[in-house]
Amino acid sequence: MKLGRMNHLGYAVPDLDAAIVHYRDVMGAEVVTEPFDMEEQGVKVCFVNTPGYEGTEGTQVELLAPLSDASPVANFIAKNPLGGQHHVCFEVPDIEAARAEFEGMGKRILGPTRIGAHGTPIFFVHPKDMLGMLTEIMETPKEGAHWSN
Ligand SMILES: CC[C@@H](C(=O)O)C(=O)SCCNC(=O)CCNC(=O)[C@H](O)C(C)(C)COP(=O)(O)OP(=O)(O)OC[C@H]1O[C@@H](n2cnc3c(N)ncnc32)[C@H](O)[C@@H]1OP(=O)(O)O
Ligand SMILES: [Co+2]
Repeated sequence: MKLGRMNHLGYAVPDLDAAIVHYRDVMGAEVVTEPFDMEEQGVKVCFVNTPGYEGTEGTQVELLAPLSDASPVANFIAKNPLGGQHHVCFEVPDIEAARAEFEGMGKRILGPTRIGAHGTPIFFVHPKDMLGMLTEIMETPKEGAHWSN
């Protein structure tokens, strides 16, 4: 498996604006996108980066709020009303090769490969097959991120 760096942590929240204020004003994060809707994924999204220090890199956090009760994060928020860690996203060099490898290991892939918020293909692996962690696999952007807003 060619599995690369962690791209982002997905953090489901009930109130996106309040979460942005928290990350910006309490955690010192940089808000790197305006909040935007990804209708086809059922979520409203905002990316924030922790700042890093003394030459270290910060970390990207994807704040996610449900757009409707049919959203894939709606049940999660119902069970975790304060919000919480929803998924982790790792990069790979070749999304189709990665998908074939996960399928070959008998891991349940959730839905089709689709274009994610960074403009590259993604798929999700079921948390019950990943030690309880919903896992997003994302092809590395070729030239930085292409935000979907
Ligand atoms: C912004 C775009 C994109 C990007 O580019 O970054 C995104 O990140 S979109 C993020 C949102 N999209 C998704 O999450 C798509 C994949 N998710 C799903 O298909 C579903 O959410 C799910 C994982 C199948 C869960 O569906 P749900 O209807 O909520 O099922 P259950 O509530 O019945 O859960 C079954 C079982 O799994 C446990 N569970 C559910 N979600 C998680 C989670 N996030 N992390 C860990 N475990 C989770 C849940 O507790 C149930 O367990 P049991 O109670 O033991 O049965
Ligand atoms: Co994500």
